[in-house]
Amino acid sequence: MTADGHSLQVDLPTSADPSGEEVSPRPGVDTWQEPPHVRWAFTHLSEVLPSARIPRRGSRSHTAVGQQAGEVPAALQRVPDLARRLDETHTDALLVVRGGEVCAQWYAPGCGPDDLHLVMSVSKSLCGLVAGSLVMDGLWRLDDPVVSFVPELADGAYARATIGDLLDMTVSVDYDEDYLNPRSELQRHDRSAGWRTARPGDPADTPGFLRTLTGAGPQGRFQYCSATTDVLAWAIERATGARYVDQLADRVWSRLRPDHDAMVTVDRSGFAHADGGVSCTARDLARVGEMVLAGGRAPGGRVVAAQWAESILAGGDPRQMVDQGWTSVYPGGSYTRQWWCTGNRRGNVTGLGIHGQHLWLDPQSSTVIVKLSSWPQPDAEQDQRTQALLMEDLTRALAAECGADSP
Ligand SMILES: NCCCCCC(=O)NCCCCCC(=O)O
Repeated sequence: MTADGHSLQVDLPTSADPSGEEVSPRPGVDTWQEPPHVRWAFTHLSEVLPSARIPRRGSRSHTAVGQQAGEVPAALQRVPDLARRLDETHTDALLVVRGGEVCAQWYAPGCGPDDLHLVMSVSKSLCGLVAGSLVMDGLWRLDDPVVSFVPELADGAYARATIGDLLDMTVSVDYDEDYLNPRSELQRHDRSAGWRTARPGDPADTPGFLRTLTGAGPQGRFQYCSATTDVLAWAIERATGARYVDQLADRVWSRLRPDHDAMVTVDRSGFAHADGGVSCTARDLARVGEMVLAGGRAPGGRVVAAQWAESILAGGDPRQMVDQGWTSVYPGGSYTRQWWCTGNRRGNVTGLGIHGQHLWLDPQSSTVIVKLSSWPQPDAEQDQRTQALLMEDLTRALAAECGADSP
């Protein structure tokens, strides 16, 4: 425990730890996603996995830093029991931005405003924005067949899918998104992407893995499938003739005028882990949300068309959401363009990642809330519910404070 009562999940000692206490080993490729390494690994991922830089280029915006680590910001004091709830949900960073200003921020001991943090599947929402940028520039259309860009996929699950299907995850794939089962396709995918040690018979890289996937049933229903985002990134490379990481830098990241470069993990062939591998600071992630709330405009130029940003905020078709965990938390919820829509009365929309990552938008009060966390488990339903309640309480408290508290 630290002096202010926050438990540090991991504190990596050096091998020459003078205390003589048991030395916690540095996480390796097969342990970094597990306790007690989660917090350290999520804030140092480029020291564990091969990674590429997503350069910010151009001039940066400067972020004023007002909050001390561990202090509950004044603007959030009406949220019941906030300090305990931040600790309970393994929060590493909490940041609130409204009108271009940081109105509250909180960091766990050992984490700070300049630290990159893994955002897991919030990376997918970034990929969706790159795809939207290609639509804006006339490089593809939503009804274009995926195989017109990636003919290697003509015999598998994506044979009949369109770019729009990828964006809304309405492709049926034999793919078990089970984060903890070594026999799941998700873990085989991760091994091909270099997130775990490869086993005999595993494909050598992500494109090799994507080529093995077969279809599982009727199309047109939502199926959350991380592979589908990597297919989208592969198609982006083919449509532009450039690496996904460079497209992400040029079309999205650099236009946000972020304070820092971001990073993304890459496989043996250099293919970026578009579905979950991006790390960035909380403040820079909030700029993504600000851009969507601003109708696709960013300080360094337009990222997506206004209509694209409106579609994200409007949400997808809730009728496509069959038997999904998301709708047990948000009954009217949906998914579109690689973003989650709560369907709640405030119209909250979010990028979401396992282990507690949120890029939460409140259109009514033009507020962005970023919460970066290191839950020990990837996606326990109780953790999802606890965190969802916290995000809604934060939103209400902030909205009340700025007079935008319509229900
Ligand atoms: N390939 C490794 C990275 C996988 C990242 C997966 C992730 O962050 N998934 C988010 C799942 C959200 C599920 C929401 C729900 O159904 O309630």
